[in-house]
Amino acid sequence: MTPLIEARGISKAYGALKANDHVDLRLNPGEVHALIGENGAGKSTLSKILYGFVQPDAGDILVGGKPAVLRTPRDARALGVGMVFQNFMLIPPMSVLENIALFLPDLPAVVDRRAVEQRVHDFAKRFGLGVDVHAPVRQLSVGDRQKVEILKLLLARARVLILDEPTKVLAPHEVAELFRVFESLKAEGYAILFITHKIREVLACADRISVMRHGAMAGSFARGEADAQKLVETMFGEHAPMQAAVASAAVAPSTPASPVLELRGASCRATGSETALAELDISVGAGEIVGIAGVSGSGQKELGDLILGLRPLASGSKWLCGEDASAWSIARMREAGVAVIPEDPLAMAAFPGMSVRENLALGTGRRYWRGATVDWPALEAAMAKSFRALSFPMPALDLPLGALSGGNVQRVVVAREMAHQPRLVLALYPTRGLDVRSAASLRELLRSVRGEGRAVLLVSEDLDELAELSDRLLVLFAGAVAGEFRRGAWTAEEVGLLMTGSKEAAHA
Ligand SMILES: Nc1ncnc2c1ncn2[C@@H]1O[C@H](COP(=O)(O)OP(=O)(O)OP(=O)(O)O)[C@@H](O)[C@H]1O
Repeated sequence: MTPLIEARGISKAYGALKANDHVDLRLNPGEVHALIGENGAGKSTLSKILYGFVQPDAGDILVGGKPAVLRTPRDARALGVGMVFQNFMLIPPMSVLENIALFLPDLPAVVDRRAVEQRVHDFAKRFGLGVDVHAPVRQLSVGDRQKVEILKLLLARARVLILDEPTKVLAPHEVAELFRVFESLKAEGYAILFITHKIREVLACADRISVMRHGAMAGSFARGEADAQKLVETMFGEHAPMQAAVASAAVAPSTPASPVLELRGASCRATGSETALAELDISVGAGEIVGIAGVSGSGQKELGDLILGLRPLASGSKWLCGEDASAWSIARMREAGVAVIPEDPLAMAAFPGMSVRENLALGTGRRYWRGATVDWPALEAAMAKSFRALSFPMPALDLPLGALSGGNVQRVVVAREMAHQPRLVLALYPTRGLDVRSAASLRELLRSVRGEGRAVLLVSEDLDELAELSDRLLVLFAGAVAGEFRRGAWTAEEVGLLMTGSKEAAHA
């Protein structure tokens, strides 16, 4: 079978670092091809090369069996290759239809809206990608935005769809929906390159699985030849400790002591597309992990902002270790020992243009200031210790943070935030973008934070992660607590219904 697209001997170096090292990859029609590998293995680099976004130093790309020169994404699109990036490329105030129309390769001077709309409807129906085409994109859920991105590519006549960690931001039911879209695309001969860190997803939907390691292709397997153990070993090496990638047994917590964080009837108003928070009563005790489940946009970000002091309370109060912290600024909250792993580190807690070292210093307050200068050796020593505790490799400190892979940026923020024995860890989707081993180390660390009598508020859409870690689970829906459960007293189905507002509030 002639592959729709093929990479032969692709190499790309950044200085001494070989991001891609003689990589081969074939994407056949009617195939979901998963691309996996640890953080920084070179997956995004390869996919950007296939999309003409990054130029390789050596190697060939063949499209439909013919050598192709992809100098820009426009060249790739003209040959039927499309890509959905981790950060969607949509224009929020414009409607779905306008976003799609703007991307059409043969965009005429005057767009026949009716004809475009008809085509969008046809594609949406064929592939299960229904969205309200007249809604402004900013009003859409993350899952619907992703559908728009896929529709854009299909209408632009892409036959190869590259999706860089598309499930990272999706709730479980949206992941299932995306896999159904994959099925219908496959049936019509499209090829999908699916980048992910979740082995379970790979085993659920891929026909072929290629594994990258240190920039090279470490193995490629048909689905029937692969299992979780084999994939993890190929990703991390023969002697990868499997238990690191697999949930370790949950430790029953001792009875939580005094509350570290308390929200009492906390409400806050919303503007624009934000979610208002309604009368939240949430407490997180010392030695306790409280999980917050919810589909994105249910108020998680607003809750994080409220706790951090980035958003004022409209009514109710907020307490930290028994002190009324309702009016505290973020600086004061952090000084008091609140660490945060934010939802979107690059937007909220890190600067891509600054070096890794400077980013590590951010948010550490005046801890490392000695007079008018920063004590860099002390800072570096503390951070190196934190990286070690997490078993994360320490990145080159002089690199601009923006040159790191997505997962490595997440590792930097996590290591920085965990470096100073926080009293409360506010962890918003903390393992998003982390490879299985890094995610397991982080979960282990959160458990040890609990074991040391500190507190964790864990916001996640990953029900397995929540089940593994949470001593209590709260479900957030439309800015209110829709249900509260003790460890082990909930099922995924029950929580799923509450998350989507399909069931009335429950308390166990
Ligand atoms: N523009 C750049 N400048 C310098 N180094 C870069 C650049 N782009 C990528 N790299 C490096 O290349 C390596 C591979 O990065 P890449 O983003 O391809 O990894 P990845 O497998 O997608 O990782 P992740 O799972 O963390 O997203 C990383 O070490 C990264 O720091």
